[in-house]
Amino acid sequence: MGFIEFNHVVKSYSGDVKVIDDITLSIERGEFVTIVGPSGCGKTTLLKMVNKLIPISQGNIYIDGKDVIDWETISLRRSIGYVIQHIGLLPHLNIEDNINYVPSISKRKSGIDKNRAKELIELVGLSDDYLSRYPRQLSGGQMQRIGVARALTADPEIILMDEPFGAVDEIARTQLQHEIKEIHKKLKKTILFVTHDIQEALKLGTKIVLLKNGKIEQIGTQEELVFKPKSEYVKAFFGLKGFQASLNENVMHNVYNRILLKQETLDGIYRKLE
Ligand SMILES: Nc1ncnc2c1ncn2[C@@H]1O[C@H](COP(=O)(O)OP(=O)(O)OP(=O)(O)O)[C@@H](O)[C@H]1O
Repeated sequence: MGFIEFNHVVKSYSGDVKVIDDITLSIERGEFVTIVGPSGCGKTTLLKMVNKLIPISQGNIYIDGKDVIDWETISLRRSIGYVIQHIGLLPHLNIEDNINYVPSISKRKSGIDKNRAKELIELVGLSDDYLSRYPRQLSGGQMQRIGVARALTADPEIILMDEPFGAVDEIARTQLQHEIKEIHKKLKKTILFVTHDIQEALKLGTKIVLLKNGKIEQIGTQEELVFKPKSEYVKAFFGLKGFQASLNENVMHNVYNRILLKQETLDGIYRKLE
């Protein structure tokens, strides 16, 4: 059994419509799983069932062998980091207190390591001068960094991220992607990361899950999804962007770097790969 295991998971909000339709998925400890797919395919729903923000209609999700149903909700949420697009820092608390907020409400105030916030803020690429600032004094990208730091405070094994970099500009987004990749390498957390950005999904995921209408259309590595698409849908979904992301990541040999990417070329490449 994987560290996080989805077993025939179904979610219906109302009536017979299955927003998540029989998903079975096994995630190993330390994997960085990106969940990608068109708007409304069920990405957020899938993620929120892991920390019980949304109840499961049928099936089970196991974390470390234990059904989430059997986890006490609050302790489950405290043991899973959660980062969303607008992270909602508390405006009246400075950054240090925002980072320490969860341990402080867990009545472990005395147990808060003074150096922890400093360590975390540096880990997310900011200097400790920011600890005494207030949220209004930070840019969008900096706030998202604090969101990541806050999610790491309690040293959770799992981090759920829902479009965490969706609202920041392109440059900050690229930097944040780099930071999170480094953090994953260093801390070896298990990360589930929802995005609708194809390049982000391919760049970050050690495993990528493509969802379509609540079902897994294909799951695999960057190379598998881009170069061995299982359906026309997968091909069309990743398309040129998929190739570009792969080239940027130097997954392919240099020869591909010399290919001028046009749709005709892409079709030719698929034919050669078949
Ligand atoms: N609370 C709810 N009640 C009823 N339907 C809902 C609810 N939340 C989501 N849905 C529906 O479930 C489907 C999946 O939504 P979800 O937010 O999981 O998709 P998503 O892939 O994350 O979309 P996006 O990329 O647009 O954020 C959508 O059709 C949505 O309208």
